[in-house]
Amino acid sequence: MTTLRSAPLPGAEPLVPACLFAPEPGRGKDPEGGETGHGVARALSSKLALVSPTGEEYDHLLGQLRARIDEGSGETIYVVGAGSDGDDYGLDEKDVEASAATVRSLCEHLDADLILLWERQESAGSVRDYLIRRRVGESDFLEVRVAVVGNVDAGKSTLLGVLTHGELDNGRGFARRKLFRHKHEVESGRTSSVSNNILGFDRHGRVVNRPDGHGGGLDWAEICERSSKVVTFIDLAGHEKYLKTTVFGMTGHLPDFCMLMVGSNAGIVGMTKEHLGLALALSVPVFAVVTKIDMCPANILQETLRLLQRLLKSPGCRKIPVLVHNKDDVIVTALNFSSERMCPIFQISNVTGENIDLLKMFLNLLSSRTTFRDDEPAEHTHTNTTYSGGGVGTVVSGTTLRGWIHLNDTLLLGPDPVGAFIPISVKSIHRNRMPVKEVHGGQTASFALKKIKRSSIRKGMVMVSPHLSPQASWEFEAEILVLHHPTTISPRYQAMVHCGSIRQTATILSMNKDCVRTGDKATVHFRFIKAPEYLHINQRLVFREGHTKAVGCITKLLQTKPQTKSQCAKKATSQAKAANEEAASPGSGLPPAQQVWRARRMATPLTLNNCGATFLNDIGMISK
Ligand SMILES: Nc1nc2c(ncn2[C@@H]2O[C@H](COP(=O)(O)OP(=O)(O)OP(=O)(O)O)[C@@H](O)[C@H]2O)c(=O)[nH]1
Repeated sequence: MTTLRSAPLPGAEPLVPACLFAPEPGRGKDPEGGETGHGVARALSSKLALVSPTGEEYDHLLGQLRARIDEGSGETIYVVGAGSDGDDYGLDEKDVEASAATVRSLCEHLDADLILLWERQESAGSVRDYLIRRRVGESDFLEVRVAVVGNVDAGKSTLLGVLTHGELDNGRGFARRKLFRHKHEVESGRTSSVSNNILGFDRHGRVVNRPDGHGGGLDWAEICERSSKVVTFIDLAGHEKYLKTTVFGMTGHLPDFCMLMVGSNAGIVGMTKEHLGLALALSVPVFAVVTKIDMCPANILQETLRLLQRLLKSPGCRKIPVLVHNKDDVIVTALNFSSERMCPIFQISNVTGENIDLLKMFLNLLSSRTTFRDDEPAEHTHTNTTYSGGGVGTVVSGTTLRGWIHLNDTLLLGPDPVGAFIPISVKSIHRNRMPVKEVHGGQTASFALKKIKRSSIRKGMVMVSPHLSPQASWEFEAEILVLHHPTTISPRYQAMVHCGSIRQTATILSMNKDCVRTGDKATVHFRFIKAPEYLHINQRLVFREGHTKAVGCITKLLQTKPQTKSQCAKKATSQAKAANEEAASPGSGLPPAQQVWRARRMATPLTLNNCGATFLNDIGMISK
C-alpha cells in the first residue's frame, strides 16, 4: 500500500516512497531465521502489508505514517491494496477490510481522521484511497493559500463566489457580487484589489460554507471553528491596469498554489501567460481551471484545451498537463502535485455546476507547502494594516513565516525609515477573524499591537523574534533574468522591486555587464530609494516597471547598518527637492534613457494583448 497508485506520470516524482508490509510466514527473517531490517523493508512494500502486521511491523508503519503526516503539514493520502513489489494491485474483500482496520488503528494512535476518498476495482481486487488528516482543536485548522489568477472575465470572482457561498451563477455576474469590496467593482464587474475568501472543509472532507439565504450563511469565525482545513483564496485582478496589485498578491501573500483561470470561449488571451509566467518565476505550483464550458462550442473548448496544454508543455514551462475527468484523476494529480511539474486541468461551469465537485475534492487534498519547525525563532511579514476602534488599536495582518507567536509575546517590529526595529507586544491574535492564542509558521493571522500608530506601519515590515537580531538593508545584490524590456537596462535605472511583501522602488547602482536586454542574466547591485528593508539571501524577487519585467534571487545583503540622523535628514531634503521638481515637470528627474522610455510609454497606452505573449516568447515558453 501507500505506493503511488497506478503508474506514476512521466516526470512526476512519487509523493511518498513505496512502503508497507505483510505478515507472511517467514517475512522479516533472514535464511537462518534471524530478524533482518531488510526483511521488514521488503514486507513493507507488499500490498498485503496491512492485513495483519506483527508488532514490529506495526511500529514501523506507525513511524512511517507519522513521518508522512509531518512531511505533509498534517495530512497525507494513503493507498490500501497497491504494493510496490510488482504484485497486481487489489485485495479481496476480507483483506481490504483487515487493512482498513489496521489503518484506522494507526490513525487512532496518531490522533488523526481517516476519510475514504475513493474505492476502485483493479485486476486482483479492490484498492482504496484514504485521506489521513491530523485532528486539530476547535481553535485550530490546517491552512492552504491559493492565488487565483487569469485574464479579465475568466470567471475568477464568480468561481470563488460559487465555491464559498454555495450558490451557482446565472452567467450575468450573480455570484461575483457577493465578493466585491468596492462600489466601482460592483459597477464595472472588475476586481481591482486583492481580496481573500475562505472555503472550509470539516473532518469528513465536507464543505462547511453554506448558502447565505434564510440566515444560513456562516461568518468566517464560524467557518474556521467548524473546519479542519481552510483554503484561503487570494482573488487577484485580471486586468492589466491592476498588474502591480496582482504581482503584490503573488509575492506578498505567499500563496502555496496558484489557480490559473481560463475562459474556455476566450482562450489563452491577455494576461493569462503573464500570470502563468509570474507563478513560474516564483516557483508556485499551478493548476488550471477552464470555465464557462456550458456556453462554449465543443470545437472552441478543444482548441482552448489544446493551446493550454501546448503552453504548459513548452520549454519555458516544462509542466505535465493532466485533464481531470473523475475522482481517480483528482487523487493521482493531488498525489503528484507537490512535484511542481504536474499541472491538473479542470473544466468547469459556474452556471451548471459541472465538475465543481472534482475541484472541491482537489482543494481539500492540497497541503500547505510551508515546512514548519517548532524550534525556529518567530518571523512574520505584514501585508495589510488597519485601525480598529473600540480600544483595539492598530491591527497588522500577514503571514507567519517561521516559529511560534503567542499572545503577549514581545517581538521586534521594523525596519522603520532609518532601519531600526522597535519592541512591541502582541495584544490579540485572530486567524480569519477567529480569536486564537498562538500562530505558527505557514499561518496567516492578524495581530493587534499595543501603542503603535497605524501611520508608522508600512507594507514589507516584519515582526521578528529578538533572538534573530534583525538588520535592515539599503542595498543588496541579486542575480536577475530580464524577461522583457523594450531597450536596455543599465545602471541608474529604477523600477519597483517586489520581494515577499516588500514593494519599493530600487535603483540599479552597478551590474557585472554594461547593460542587459531581454533574455539576459546579470548580477545587479540594487539600492532602495525610500527605506531599508528586511531581506533574506535566496529570496525571490520580481523587478518591474511598465512592460519591463525581470525576476531574480537575492544573493548578497549589503549595507545593513542604520544610517545616522544627519544622513537621513540630508536624504529627506534631497528627496523633497526631487519631488518638487517632478511635480513641476514630470519625468525631468529621471536619467535620460528613462525619460525617453517614459515619453514613449505615455504616448502608447498599454493594451491587453501585447504584453503576455511577448513575455513568454522571451523566456521561450512558447515553442516556435
Ligand atoms: N455561462 C457562464 N458564465 C460565467 C461562468 N463563469 C463566469 N461567468 C460570467 O462571466 C462574467 C465574468 O466573470 P468574473 O467572475 O467577473 O470574471 P473575473 O475573472 O473575476 O474578472 P476580473 O475580476 O475583472 O478579473 C460574469 O458575467 C459571470 O457571470 C461560467 O462558467 N459560465
